[in-house]
Amino acid sequence: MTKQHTILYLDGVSVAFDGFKAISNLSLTLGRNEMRAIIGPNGAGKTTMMDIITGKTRPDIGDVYFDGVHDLTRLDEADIANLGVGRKFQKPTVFEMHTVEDNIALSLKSPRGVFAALFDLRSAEAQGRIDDILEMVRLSARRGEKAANLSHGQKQWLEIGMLLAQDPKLLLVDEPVAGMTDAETEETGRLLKKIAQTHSVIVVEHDMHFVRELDVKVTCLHEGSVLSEGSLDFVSSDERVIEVYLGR
Ligand SMILES: Nc1ncnc2c1ncn2[C@@H]1O[C@H](COP(=O)(O)OP(=O)(O)OP(=O)(O)O)[C@@H](O)[C@H]1O
Repeated sequence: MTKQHTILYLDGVSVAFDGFKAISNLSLTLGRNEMRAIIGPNGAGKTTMMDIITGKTRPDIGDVYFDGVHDLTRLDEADIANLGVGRKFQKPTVFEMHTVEDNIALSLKSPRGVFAALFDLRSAEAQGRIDDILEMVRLSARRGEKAANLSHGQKQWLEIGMLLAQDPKLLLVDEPVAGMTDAETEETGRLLKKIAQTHSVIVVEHDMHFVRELDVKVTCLHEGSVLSEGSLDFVSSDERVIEVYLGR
């Protein structure tokens, strides 16, 4: 895939911490409105890769481009977020004492800020966006409730909704189904697939049943670079992946 056609383009990226190469000559491309699952053993470099994309960690060498034109190695975290890269960490960090609806309102990409978001100075357009997002993450019925009262799975969905409210082009999602029930896991798969119809998504996940449900191209990282890439069937029958990650 040529750079112009990608939402994310990493080429020859390396970063070392105290001489230890956490990312080593990593090359990976993601198409627009593509969802990709990233798998790999502990320490493979998945988190460090996300840190590089979001500007938290600077690579020592290599190219990192967003949307074909933005050199992410020259931008800081705030610039990168503003360009449209949203990240969701594993642990949900919702505003527990605010309602579900206000959590979305507070996250809306809007120049009017927190005051307007909280004190009902919402435009019809903003309210429409909030309603759409609540519908998408299946929390319309809980909109007036404090976020603290949601189940773990619902908090994860709320946080995905808060991410959507920032209107990102690329979502980076770290282990979204850890700790979820089977039913919540299935629902999360449906939600991410819906989101991927209009956004690019990278999902880091260890749950292979969930990865199968996503039904997308898989990249297996190992020692900071790509070990194997392709369909889940292809990657999971790759001897090297079985050796270092899936086991026999
Ligand atoms: N700031 C840092 N300083 C030193 N070493 C680091 C730092 N960040 C990451 N590492 C090391 O780099 C390697 C890659 O770590 P990383 O967290 O990216 O792996 P991961 O694939 O996300 O693992 P996990 O599945 O356990 O989250 C690990 O060996 C880790 O100890």
